[in-house]
This record gives sequence, structure tokens and C-alpha cells, in this order.
Amino acid sequence: MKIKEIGEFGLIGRIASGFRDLIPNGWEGIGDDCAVIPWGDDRSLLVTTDLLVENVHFLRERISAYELGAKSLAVNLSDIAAMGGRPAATFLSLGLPPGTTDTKWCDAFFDGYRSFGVPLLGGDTTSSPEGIVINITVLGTAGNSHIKRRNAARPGDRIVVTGPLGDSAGGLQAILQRLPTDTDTEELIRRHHRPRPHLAEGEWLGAQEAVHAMMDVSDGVASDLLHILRASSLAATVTIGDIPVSPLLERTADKYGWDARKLALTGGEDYVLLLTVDPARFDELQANFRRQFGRRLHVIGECAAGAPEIVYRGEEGQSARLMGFNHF
Ligand SMILES: Nc1ncnc2c1ncn2[C@@H]1O[C@H](COP(=O)(O)OP(=O)(O)OP(=O)(O)O)[C@@H](O)[C@H]1O
Ligand SMILES: Cc1ncc(C[n+]2csc(CCOP(=O)(O)O)c2C)c(N)n1
Ligand SMILES: [Mg+2]
Repeated sequence: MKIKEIGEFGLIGRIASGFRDLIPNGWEGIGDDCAVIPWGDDRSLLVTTDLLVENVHFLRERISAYELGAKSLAVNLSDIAAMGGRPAATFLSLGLPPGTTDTKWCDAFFDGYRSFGVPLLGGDTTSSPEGIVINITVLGTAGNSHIKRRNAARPGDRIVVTGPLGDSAGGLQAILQRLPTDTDTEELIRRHHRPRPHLAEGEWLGAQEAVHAMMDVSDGVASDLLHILRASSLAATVTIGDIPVSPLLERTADKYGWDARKLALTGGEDYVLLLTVDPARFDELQANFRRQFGRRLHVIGECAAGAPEIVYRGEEGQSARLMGFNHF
């Protein structure tokens, strides 16, 4: 059978079932943004790893070495934020084409990587016959009662995101369509290359009992919300008109004929947090979040009992079949 037939998540499912019997009691493995390993009586170690491959995750001639260093680490830190943790240390592995990657490029990459100020404790370095390959592992910690998982959503929960969606996808469109650079396309591309992991937000939301499930948005809400729904055995309704889209994306989408909300739901790489919240405590959470961060949370839908599926309430009331990024 070809990998394409079972897809990225079909393959991960096969790996998970093949290795489940080896997981020690009380440890949590494949299935969430981080693995969870007991670390003392009331704390856990969170571990996550992510791979970036040239021409799959980035185009070398379009992203600067500094931005690539920063983005590689940001997308990994985002998985720690997604569980409510705080990053403690990182490991970095690099596969570099010898003829094309010079040490000046490496210096700029490491400057970008350093910009988050989280220690680098080890890694591995090899040559790569074709294209740059980057793997980062991040270790973080969290109090056990603060860890948020994908399987904790409940019927009636509000579905919430911590920031606008689709800017990164707009930036990718601007890159792939080779749009003329103006201040708007430049800013969208900057947002695609320099995502901000919502670390402070994640740690704060981890401490809030009103927050039930949480993850980060890497493949797009259309796919990522399904992970929460499958893990929690719930259905959801998402109101397309409530998807937060920046004025920048809105006007660029108007100009080039893109569907901004479709990009926002399916484009991915926003690295905002996607969470579900007890509806009775949402208003209080919103007020406290505003006080803490000077911005608001965005409600995009709600969970309901039922088979894992998203019903989209469209602007004209119709449902749509939307899917986020899939590697195969
Ligand atoms: N090759 C693999 N071997 C073991 N576990 C894997 C493998 N690939 C993915 N996983 C695990 O499967 C789960 C889902 O992976 P996925 O990559 O979708 O999560 P993520 O890191 O949050 O998302 P993204 O990679 O889009 O940032 C995670 O728990 C991850 O650790
Ligand atoms: C050149 C180029 N083509 C396409 C994309 C889009 N893209 C690649 S991986 C991914 C999901 C997150 O990655 P992962 O699931 O591996 O963490 C997305 C949306 C890109 N960034 N660059
Ligand atoms: Mg994630």
C-alpha cells in the first residue's frame, strides 16, 4: 500500500498502534502536541519535535537564513504553548547541502534561532544531497493540573482561537504566485516567515480551569479542529463569518480574488492556539484575557455531542467540505 493511500495521519495511526505496548504507565505518547512524561509529583516534562524540509516547508531563495532559524524554532515552541507549558531546552539537527550552504548562512540561521533565548543543548549535523533539512526538539515543563490536551473538549464548549487566521496562507500565496511586492504582500510574507508562538498565552490559558482542550494551528483549523473532535469524540459547528481575518488579508484577498475565509480555515501555519472553553465561564475568561494581553479571544463555533465532524455555517447558510494541509 502506498503512503498516499492512508495519508499522513493514517501512517501516524499505524505507528501509534504498533508502539502503544511499550509506553510506561503514566506516560503519554503519540497523539497530542507534546508527549507527557511524569517529572516529580505534580509536574511533567513536555517533549515535541518538528521537521522542516526545503521546498516542502520553505523556499530557500525566498526566506532569509535568519527567518528560517526563527521559524524553525517558533513552530516547535508553539507545540509547548499548545499544551500550556513553558519551554526549557532545545536540540537542533541539521542536514545541509555542502556546496550551497555557507557558514555566513549558518551564522544568520543561528541568529534567528537565538532570537527566542531558549537554550540549545545538543543536536546532530550531517550533509544532505538535496535540500536543507531541519529538525528541532523542544523540552518544556508544566504543572500537571495546567496541561491541556486535545481529548478534553466537552459538548457545548465554545471553540476559540487566540488570533487571526490566514495571514500565513496569504503570505504563502504571495510567494507562490510571485505577486509584486508592496507593503501589504511584504507584510503577509513576513507573517508567513516569522510566526509568533503564543507562549505567554498558552501558559496563561493552561492555568485557567475554564479552558478544556487546546492545540496549536499548524495545518489549518479545518484539519486541526478535527483532531480535537476525534480525540474528544465530539462534533462541532463552525460559523464561517466568525473566522477572524486581518484587515490586511481581507484587502489583499479582495485585490487578488482569493477567498479569505477559506484560506483562513485551510491554509495553516498560523501558530495561534485553538481551544475549547466552558460556555458558562467564557465571558469571565474573555475579560481576564483582555486584561492580561490587551487583545480578545475569537469564538468561531461550538462543540456538540455527535460523530467527529465539522458542520460549517456559511454566510449563505450552506456547509462546505474544507480540509487543511496534508503532506501526502
Ligand atoms: N513518525 C512519527 N513517529 C512517531 N510519532 C509521530 C510521528 N509523526 C508524528 N507523530 C506524532 O503524531 C502526533 C500528531 O503529529 P502532528 O505532526 O500532526 O502534530 P503536531 O506536531 O502538533 O503538528 P505539526 O507537525 O503540524 O506542527 C504527535 O503526537 C506526534 O508526536
Ligand atoms: C514551499 C511551501 N509550500 C507549502 C507550504 C505550506 N505548508 C507546508 S507544511 C504545512 C503544514 C505545517 O507543517 P507540518 O505539518 O509539517 O508541521 C503547510 C501549510 C509552505 N510553507 N511552503
Ligand atoms: Mg501542534
